[in-house]
Amino acid sequence: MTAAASLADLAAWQAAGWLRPLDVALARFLHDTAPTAPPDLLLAAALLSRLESAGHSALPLDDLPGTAAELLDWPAEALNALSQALATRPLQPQAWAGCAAVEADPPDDEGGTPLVLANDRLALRRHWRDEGDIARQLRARAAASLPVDEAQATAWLGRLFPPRADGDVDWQRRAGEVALRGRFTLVTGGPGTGKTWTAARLLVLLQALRGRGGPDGPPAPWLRVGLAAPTGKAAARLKQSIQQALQGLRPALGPLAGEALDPWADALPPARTLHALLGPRPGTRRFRHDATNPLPLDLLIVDEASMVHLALMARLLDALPSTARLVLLGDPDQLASVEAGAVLADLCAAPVLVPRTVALRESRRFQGAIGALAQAMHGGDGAAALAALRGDASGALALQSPRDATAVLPLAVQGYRPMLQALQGPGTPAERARAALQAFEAFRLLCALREGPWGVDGLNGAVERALADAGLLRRSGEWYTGRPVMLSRNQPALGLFNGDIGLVLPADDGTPRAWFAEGEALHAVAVGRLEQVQTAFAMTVHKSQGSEFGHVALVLPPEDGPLLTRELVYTGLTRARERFTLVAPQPALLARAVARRTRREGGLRARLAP
Ligand SMILES: Nc1ncnc2c1ncn2[C@@H]1O[C@H](COP(=O)(O)OP(=O)(O)OP(=O)(O)O)[C@@H](O)[C@H]1O
Repeated sequence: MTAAASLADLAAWQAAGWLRPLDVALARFLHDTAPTAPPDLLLAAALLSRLESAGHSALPLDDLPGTAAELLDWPAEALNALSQALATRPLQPQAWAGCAAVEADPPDDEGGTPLVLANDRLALRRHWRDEGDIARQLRARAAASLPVDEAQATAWLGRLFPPRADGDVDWQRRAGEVALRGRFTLVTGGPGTGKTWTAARLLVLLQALRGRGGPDGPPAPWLRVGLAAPTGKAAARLKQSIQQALQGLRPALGPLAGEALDPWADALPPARTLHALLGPRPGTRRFRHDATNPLPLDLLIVDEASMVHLALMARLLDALPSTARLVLLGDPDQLASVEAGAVLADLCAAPVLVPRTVALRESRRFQGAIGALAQAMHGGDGAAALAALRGDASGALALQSPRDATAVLPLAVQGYRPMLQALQGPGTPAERARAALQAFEAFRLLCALREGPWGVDGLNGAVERALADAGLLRRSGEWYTGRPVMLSRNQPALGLFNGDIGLVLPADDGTPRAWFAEGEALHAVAVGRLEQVQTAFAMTVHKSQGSEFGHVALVLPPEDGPLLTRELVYTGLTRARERFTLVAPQPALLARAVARRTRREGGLRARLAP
């Protein structure tokens, strides 16, 4: 079999829609630049590229096409074609040595081949490098053991984390102890388990124990603190929760602090997206802050760490001074990042980070029906999840099993009515936009899929029509009043990032603007300046990460598929504060989804192994 035959197969698979043009282009590029690249390697490279688009950072070589069946949403026909191709061209990685396209077990992260072969996996060099960087940085941080004034530490820990009435281990206090003694702390837990409550106390603790400018000198300057999250929404929520927690602490701190912490708490910086923090350089993958221009920080708290992908984590660790403390907060049971990597889940599985990890398990927000459903999903118990949905008497949970996706439209009309009415209400455009943005948080339609009548694309169109039919909006062109728009790329010059959501409403002069909330602040952006947006009446569960809504309606498709996972339904459910409606034409699919764990292939776990 020849390289030409492999390329012909790949071209046919692209034509069938099983591969993207980019996947085939990688194989062609390898063939052009390394003509000795064997045919089976070309095949593997195209598959690796395809897997990369689904979030994996490596292709396991030992069980193809079994892996493809599990990891790719491929029809049986595609899997058959792959089996046949592999029958004539079995993967023989041992024969790839010497080919200029791939390097096996590179001694370090240098080297120029586009592909790397290690631990029976094929990876893109850049992912391999990022994984190596992350592992190296975290090992160094985890090994650091910082001196602590024990008497002061005990006093402050006691103040910030009073003993529990039930005498159980206080894991939140434990997080304080870990953060004090080292440069890396990972606090994990589901929604409402008190991660940000804990983070606020870590802030105070570290400020209070920041030391002195000499043995008898004055207190050292306040720590330079950074607060960040992967999305603007999550960053705004982090700042708000930290401020709330600090407010709650003030009465206890005032008389005890010796020196006032209040001015420092008042001067906390705004929470930023990780991109904004690092300072993007347009047109490159690089950032203004890196190892040569580190972030001017002593302490960085990053929330929603499950959404941080490999490359971003690598750049973040690179840009953080080695002397700074890093605190990551996140829920490893939520969906992994859209881009390649499952960094948080990998960190949670790394023995070397166990001493630096604290898992919070007690949900303080979800105690009712939503909490019970979350618990059933988390435990993988599909029958209990369905029973919780069907048997709920509190009104917090509902199950709809319609045959037709249009059955969700009445729910959407009801859910979005207050937002659209707020836009048409009295007041200045800014006042109306503010009220509407707030009302928009009360309900959201979340989908498992992007395409089709049960997906975001189909439902956005259908909801628009239903709202127009109900007299709630007039679809006059692209930028009609009331259109919710979500950015699908970063626009740092506007202070807006991928995933940010705004509402369209004309300004005083009648020109349409998209209004975005950033904490208390409101931005009105001329719609012509928005580069890539999509309507957001319905959004994918992936895009909803880091947000919360009063009532969530989660729409599952009628057919099963590898995308329907426990992480997906759990993430969708836990976006709901008060009510959750599952719209599932086949309710049994919920049980299937709950039983299916997301599998992300990558090399970070191996790089973090002892
Ligand atoms: N030890 C505690 N004592 C009293 N209240 C607490 C404690 N820990 C957390 N809380 C309260 O529980 C609620 C949830 O806490 P928090 O917002 O910190 O959770 P979270 O894990 O950050 O949630 P999410 O991931 O959804 O942001 C808050 O109202 C917080 O004030």
